[in-house]
Amino acid sequence: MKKVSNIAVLTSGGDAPGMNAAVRAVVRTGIYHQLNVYGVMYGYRGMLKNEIFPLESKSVANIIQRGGTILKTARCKEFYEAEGRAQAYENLKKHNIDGIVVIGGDGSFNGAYKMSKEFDIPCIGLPGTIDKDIAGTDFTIGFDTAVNTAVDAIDKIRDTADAHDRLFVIEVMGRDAGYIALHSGISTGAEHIMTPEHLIDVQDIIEDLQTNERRRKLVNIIVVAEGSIAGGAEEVARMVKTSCPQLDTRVTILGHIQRGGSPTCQDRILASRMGYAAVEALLNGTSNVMVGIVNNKIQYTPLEQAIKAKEHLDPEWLKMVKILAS
Ligand SMILES: Nc1ncnc2c1ncn2[C@@H]1O[C@H](COP(=O)(O)OP(=O)(O)O)[C@@H](O)[C@H]1O
Ligand SMILES: O=P(O)(O)OC[C@H]1O[C@](O)(COP(=O)(O)O)[C@@H](O)[C@@H]1O
Ligand SMILES: [Mg+2]
Repeated sequence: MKKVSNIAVLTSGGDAPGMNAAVRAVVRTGIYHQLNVYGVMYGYRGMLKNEIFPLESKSVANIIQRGGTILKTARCKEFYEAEGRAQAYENLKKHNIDGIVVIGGDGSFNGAYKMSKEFDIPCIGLPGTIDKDIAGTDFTIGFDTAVNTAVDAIDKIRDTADAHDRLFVIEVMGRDAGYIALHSGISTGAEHIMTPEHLIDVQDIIEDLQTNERRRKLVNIIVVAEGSIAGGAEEVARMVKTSCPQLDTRVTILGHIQRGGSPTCQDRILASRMGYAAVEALLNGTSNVMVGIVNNKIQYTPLEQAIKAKEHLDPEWLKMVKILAS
């Protein structure tokens, strides 16, 4: 087993609240074990451009409560190509880096997996995405904060919807994943939830709205994930308006507000535990795994598996939505 001495940490892909808490945990745990810890700016783009800097304990002071990421993040086309990854590896060698912690989503893990195979450098992935669309973990860093931001916003919208007897179609984030829609929808009592995983026919919703009208349900909230099969909120609202012109319908797109803000306690703890476990894994000679939390215990999943497997929404939850909102 090769002993690691110099590790690098980076954040990649879409940012997520709690990434800073994870960076802090990696840096402080690394320093505790007498490792040199480097920060790579702007994800893989910074690796390619050699934007790699030593971090000290005080570099990560006062960040556990901050959204965004002090290391910045980016998406990097060149890293999809073997030449790009080779250039990035050359830069890592300049700093004698012998272990990497990548905080990001499935795309970032894909890049990490390829690099570790090509250059035999241990990589540990931490699931940092508001989408919660990664297998091998019950939660991802940022999901809890994002979903609570959505809940807070939808509650506010319901107040005004109630005052005017309106129907609101509210779009939440999730290009390929419906977890934010499902969790925020259930916890705000949404009448309908539309996700990328399940086809819900807008005609069925329209029928339901017409029935609701008969029994005088005056306020209706439809939560739509941006990648829902039937289309985004604008598209769904257009169809509803055409069939139900009598309903006073409005659209709200929550957008990037869901990616910012101070992480919740749950995200800070999750990120701290995962960052700590990532360094422990590198020290134990474990490589190319993702750190997950399953039943409140740290669990390591091979990166390859974490990338391939997809989390599936439980259809029972959707059935429950209908019953609880009826
Ligand atoms: N298949 C891949 N091969 C190599 N690198 C990849 C691959 N997929 C993604 N990446 C790298 O990871 C970055 C972040 O991926 P992306 O899918 O945008 O975000 P996320 O990690 O949040 O899912 C990409 O910009 C690219 O540099
Ligand atoms: O940063 P962009 O390009 O606006 O990305 C928006 C996408 O990023 C997310 O917020 C998070 O996705 P990733 O974690 O995979 O990057 C999605 O919900 C959303 O579709
Ligand atoms: Mg992704």
